[in-house]
Amino acid sequence: MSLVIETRSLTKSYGKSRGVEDVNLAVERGEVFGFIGPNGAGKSTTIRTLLGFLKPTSGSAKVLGYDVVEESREIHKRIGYLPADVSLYDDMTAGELLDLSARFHDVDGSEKIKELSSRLDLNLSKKFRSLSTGNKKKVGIIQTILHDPDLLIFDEPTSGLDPLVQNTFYEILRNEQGAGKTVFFSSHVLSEVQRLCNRVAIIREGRLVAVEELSEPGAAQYKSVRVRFRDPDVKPEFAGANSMEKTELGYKFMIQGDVNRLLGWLAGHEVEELTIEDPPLEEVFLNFYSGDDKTQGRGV
Ligand SMILES: Nc1ncnc2c1ncn2[C@@H]1O[C@H](COP(=O)(O)OP(=O)(O)OP(=O)(O)O)[C@@H](O)[C@H]1O
Repeated sequence: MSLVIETRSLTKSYGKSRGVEDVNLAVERGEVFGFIGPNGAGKSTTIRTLLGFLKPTSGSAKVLGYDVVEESREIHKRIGYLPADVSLYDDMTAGELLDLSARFHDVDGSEKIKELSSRLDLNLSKKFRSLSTGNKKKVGIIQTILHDPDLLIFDEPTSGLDPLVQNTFYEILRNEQGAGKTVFFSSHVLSEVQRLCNRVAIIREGRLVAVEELSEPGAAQYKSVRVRFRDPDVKPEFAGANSMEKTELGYKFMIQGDVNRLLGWLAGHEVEELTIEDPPLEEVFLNFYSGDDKTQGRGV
């Protein structure tokens, strides 16, 4: 069985309000699969349905070959899941909670707990209640991979983590992928999705709008640029600029690849204001990747 996650016309509505509609996903063994979209798009709803915490209104889904409605217990035994908000027994220390998880899964986790807590800089002797949001998330991350599951599902794993810890988390993910694990994670953060994923699904207003292959993770570095020149007659006629727009505050465009070429070009002009940042996810994927209707392609 090469499909680790498979949904068919998966639909979940919350009474009258939309959750997700007609979602078709196919995640293969060994992939790092990103699931991105704006707030309220339906990422958590999809994930919670895959775990059997929510019952589909219609359609179906399988995880590791098990039906999410009929066989969710089998799924829970075999996967690691990190919810968006980690809440565990407040009165236990981080170390006690992780020992408990290891015992629950009947594994000796002591070495792994020691190694991962030191890599993530987590103090195991503190009560869960007293930990910061980021440190609670670290407990959740260790708990997710402790029992060596074949599939890891993370709901916004890096929100609340500082940049150094985020990098450690990326290394941990790469190790897991190297060990043959499948990773499915939701995110708002374009740069991490580009760095880590083989494929990415974009969800918007409850519907999948694209599934894209990132053949070389990390290769496509898109940046959104806003620039205002001192001389209002100067135009950014820069060869690598895409999606150029003139705004009240100057020009806005996107570039792909090395920013140094742009900086070299800008150095020949008098710049009053400049910002270079990660563009909104949808803009990148819809402008650059989606020429045709990719929802008909592989995996959707
Ligand atoms: N328990 C609920 N009752 C009613 N509507 C809900 C419930 N949970 C989610 N929704 C609605 O379902 C839609 C999808 O929400 P969901 O939490 O899945 O989005 P998300 O992509 O995970 O968002 P975020 O990035 O903000 O976490 C939203 O319109 C939300 O308001």
